[in-house]
Amino acid sequence: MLEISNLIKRYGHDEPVLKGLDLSVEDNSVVAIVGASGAGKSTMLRCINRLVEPTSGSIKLNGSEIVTLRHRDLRRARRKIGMIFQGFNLIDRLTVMENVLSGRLGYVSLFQAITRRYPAADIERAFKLMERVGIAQYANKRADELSGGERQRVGVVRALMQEPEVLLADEPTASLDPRTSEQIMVLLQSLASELSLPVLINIHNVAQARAYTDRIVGLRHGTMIFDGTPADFDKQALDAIYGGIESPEDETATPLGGPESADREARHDAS
Ligand SMILES: Nc1ncnc2c1ncn2[C@@H]1O[C@H](COP(=O)(O)OP(=O)(O)OP(=O)(O)O)[C@@H](O)[C@H]1O
Repeated sequence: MLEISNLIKRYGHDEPVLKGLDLSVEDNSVVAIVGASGAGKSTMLRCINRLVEPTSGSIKLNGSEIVTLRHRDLRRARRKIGMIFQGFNLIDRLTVMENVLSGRLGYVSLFQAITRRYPAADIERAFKLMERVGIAQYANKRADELSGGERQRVGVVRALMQEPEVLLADEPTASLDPRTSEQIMVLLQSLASELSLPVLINIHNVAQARAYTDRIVGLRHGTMIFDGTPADFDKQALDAIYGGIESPEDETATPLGGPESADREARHDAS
């Protein structure tokens, strides 16, 4: 379980960009974080893995405080936090397997990492996970030979190799076509329940947030102004979050309450 309490982040002497956020996410739960550009979504996610230093507040992962950790303890905590990126963040010239195994870097010695002598158990786990997400056949291909959707699956498996206790995804579908995006969202949803993980997804595409997550959190100017189920996420919530700003809902042309048939189809095809 992830528990964020009174999280404040101020860059320099500017106004805080996170103004006292409180958010608890249970294992198995997939939460979409939505909000206009600049609302603080990425900052929030980056505070959780301490890529950004919180100004104050508490972030607990399964009861352990993250905000006060330093040095070795911070490195240990970070390996429990899997991160999935919009641009995949793969090393192109390495194979899929090598990219996947880099998820173990927090666990193996420097010597093992440099000489790529990963334990047999890691390689076995890598194959199992690659099979699970449908990329095992690409294990020896260079990462840059894969399509966007396949690359994002590599990113997902790399994160899972960390044996994470939480998954954070920062716009994981923004570089993908709509169909592939749906498949990645379905995958994240399935993995949350299979592995009993809390999953937080920053996402601009409101229709996908509504279709593929259990809960939507809406930020506006660093304050949480909506926290509810997709069914509760109505036009009023949308207007409050994007108020006057053109919302990504318009891009999808999906009526509120309506993406279920596409959802069913994608679930059927993607898992
Ligand atoms: N390193 C930084 N230094 C100073 N200000 C920053 C820094 N990173 C982000 N900000 C500011 O913090 C605010 C929130 O940014 P953040 O990237 O968290 O928003 P976001 O909701 O993720 O936006 P987007 O959807 O465009 O990615 C913005 O006003 C941004 O300019």
